[in-house]
Amino acid sequence: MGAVIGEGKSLSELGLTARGGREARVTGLSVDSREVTQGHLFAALPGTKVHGASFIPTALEQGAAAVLTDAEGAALAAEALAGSEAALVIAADPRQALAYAAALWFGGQPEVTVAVTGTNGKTSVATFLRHIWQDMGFRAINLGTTGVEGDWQAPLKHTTPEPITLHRALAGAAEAGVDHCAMEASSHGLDQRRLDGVQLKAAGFTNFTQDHLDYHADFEEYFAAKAGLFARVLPDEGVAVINIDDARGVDMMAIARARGQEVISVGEATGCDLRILGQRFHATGQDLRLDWRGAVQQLRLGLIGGFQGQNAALAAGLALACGAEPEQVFPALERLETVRGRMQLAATRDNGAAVYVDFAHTPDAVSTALQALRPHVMGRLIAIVGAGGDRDPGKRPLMGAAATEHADMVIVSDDNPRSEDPASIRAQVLEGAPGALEVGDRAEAILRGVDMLQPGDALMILGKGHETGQIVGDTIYPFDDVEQASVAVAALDGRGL
Ligand SMILES: CC(=O)N[C@H]1[C@@H](OP(=O)(O)OP(=O)(O)OC[C@H]2O[C@@H](n3ccc(=O)[nH]c3=O)[C@H](O)[C@@H]2O)O[C@H](CO)[C@@H](O)[C@@H]1O[C@H](C)C(=O)N[C@@H](C)C(=O)N[C@H](CCC(=O)O)C(=O)O
Ligand SMILES: Nc1ncnc2c1ncn2[C@@H]1O[C@H](COP(=O)(O)OP(=O)(O)OP(=O)(O)O)[C@@H](O)[C@H]1O
Ligand SMILES: N[C@H](CCC[C@H](N)C(=O)O)C(=O)O
Ligand SMILES: [Mg+2]
Repeated sequence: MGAVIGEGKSLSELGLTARGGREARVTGLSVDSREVTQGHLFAALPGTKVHGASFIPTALEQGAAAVLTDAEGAALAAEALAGSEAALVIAADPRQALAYAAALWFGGQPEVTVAVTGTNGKTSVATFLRHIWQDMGFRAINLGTTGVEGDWQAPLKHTTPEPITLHRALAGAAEAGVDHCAMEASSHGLDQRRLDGVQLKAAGFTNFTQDHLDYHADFEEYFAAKAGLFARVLPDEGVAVINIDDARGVDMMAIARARGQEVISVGEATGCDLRILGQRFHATGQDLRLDWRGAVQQLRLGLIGGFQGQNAALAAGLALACGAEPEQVFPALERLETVRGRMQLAATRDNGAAVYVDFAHTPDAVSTALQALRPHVMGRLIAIVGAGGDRDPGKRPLMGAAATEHADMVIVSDDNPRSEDPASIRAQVLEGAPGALEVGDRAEAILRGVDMLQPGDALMILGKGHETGQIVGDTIYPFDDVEQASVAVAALDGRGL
C-alpha cells in the first residue's frame, strides 16, 4: 500500500518538482496545518475563507519538510519560507497537484473504479452498482455520503473526501482485496479536484437541478463543476454513462463525445443504448422493462418509485460499461434492496398507514420522492419537510413549494439548522408552503404526522434519510427519522418497542 511512515517518499516520487530542483523526502501529507508532523508535505491551498498559506509558518514550526502551494501562497508566506530549509513546490493548481501526489503516496486503488455525479441519486446509483458487482461475485465497495460500504468499510465525513482521506480509503480497500469501487463525485469534490488522482474506467451522470448555490456562483458554474468529471477526470478511453432524460444530459453527452469517450445513453428516449421501455408499479416495487441495444429485458424490482428504477438502470449501464455481461447484470437488479434512508418503509400503523423516510434535500428531490410515493397511497399523503442551515438558502422556499404541490398536508420542521436560527430557516421554507403546519421540534413533528394517519394514508419524512444526528450549532444530537417513526407508531398504537 502506501509508503512506510518514517521511510517516506521523495518529492519526485510524488510527481512534484520543488523550486531550484530541491529534492526532499516527506513522511506524510497534510492539508491542514494542525495535522502536520515532522517531515510532512503541507499543502497550503487557497481556501474559501482563508489562504492555507497563512498557516505555512505554523506548519514549518511543526517540522514540515516541504510545502505545496500556488504563487499567491508562496508570496504570502515568502518570509517564513525564506528562513526555512523546507522545499517549496509551486503549482498553478495545487489542489490537483495534491490529488495526484496523494494517489502516488498511497499507491493503490480498486482496479475497476467508477464515479457518479449529479444533483440527486449519486449514493443510490453507487450503492446499487456495488450490489450488482457483489452479486456477480466481485469484492466491491461504494464510497460517498454513507461512508465506505460493502466488502470494506470506513466512516467518511464527506461525500467526496479530500484526496488524502480518499486515497487512504481506496488504497485500504484495494489492499483488503476489493477490486471494484463505485464512488460519488460531489460538485465540491470536483471543483476542488479532490478525485483528480483517481483512475476511472467509467463515469455516470444522474441529473442536474438546484442545490449548492451557496458555494457555486450560479447554475452554470455548478454545471461546469459536475461536467469536470467527463471533461477532465474520466480519461479519453473511459466510458460515460449518461441519463439523457435529464435536460442537461445532452450537454453532458456532448462533453464526453468531445473527449472521444464511449457514451452509453440511458433513458426513455428513442435510440437510448439502455432504454427504459416501461415501469409498472405495484405495492412493494415495480416491473421494469428495458431494452439493451436491441435485447428486451423485463424484471421485477423491489424498489418503490420511478426514479429508483432510473437509478437502477444507470447502475446497470455502469456495470455494462465496465465489461459485465447483460446476463449477469439484469438478473442482479431483481435482488437490489432499498438504500438506507431512500424511500425506506420505516413503520406501519395498526390501521395499515405507512411511514416512509427519504433523503430528499433539494426541491427536485422533494417533488420526485412525493410523486413516487403517490401511486402507492389511496388516502392522504402527509409530508414533513425542512431545510439545512449553512446550505443554499435559495432552495428553501422551493422545497416548501414542492412539498405543498405534491402532498395533501405539509409539516415544516427542523433539519440540521447548524449555525443558523432554526425559526428563520422554517420561515423561509414556509414562504413556499403557506398553509403548512409549523412544528420545529422534529420528534414532535413526526409524532404529530403519525397521529394524523388514517387508514390508506402515508407519511413521508423528508431530508435526513440515513442520518443519525440533528446538528444544532456545533452539537450533533442523536436523531434518527426511522427510529423516531417507530417510536411514534409504538406510542400511538400502544405497542411496546
Ligand atoms: C466549502 C468547502 O468545500 N470547503 C473545503 C475547503 O476548505 P476551505 O477552502 O473552505 O478552507 P478554509 O477554511 O478557507 O481554509 C483554507 C485552507 O487552510 C487550511 N487550514 C485551515 C485552518 C488551519 O488552522 N490550518 C489549515 O491548514 C484548510 O485545511 C484549507 O485547506 O477545502 C478543505 C480541504 O480540502 C475541505 O476540508 C473543506 O471542506 C469542508 C470541511 C466542507 O464542509 N465541505 C462540504 C461543504 C463539502 O465538501 N460537501 C460536499 C458535497 C456534499 C453533498 O453531496 O451535497 C462533499 O463532498 O461532502
Ligand atoms: N434519479 C433521481 N431523480 C430525482 N431525485 C432523486 C433521484 N435519485 C434520488 N433522488 C432523491 O434524492 C434523494 C437523495 O438520493 P441520494 O442520496 O442517492 O442522492 P445523492 O446525489 O447521493 O445526494 P447527496 O448530494 O447528498 O450526496 C433521494 O432520497 C430522493 O429523494
Ligand atoms: N450532502 C448534503 C446533505 C444534506 C442533508 C440535509 N439533511 C441537510 O442537512 O441539509 C449537504 O451537506 O448539503
Ligand atoms: Mg450522496
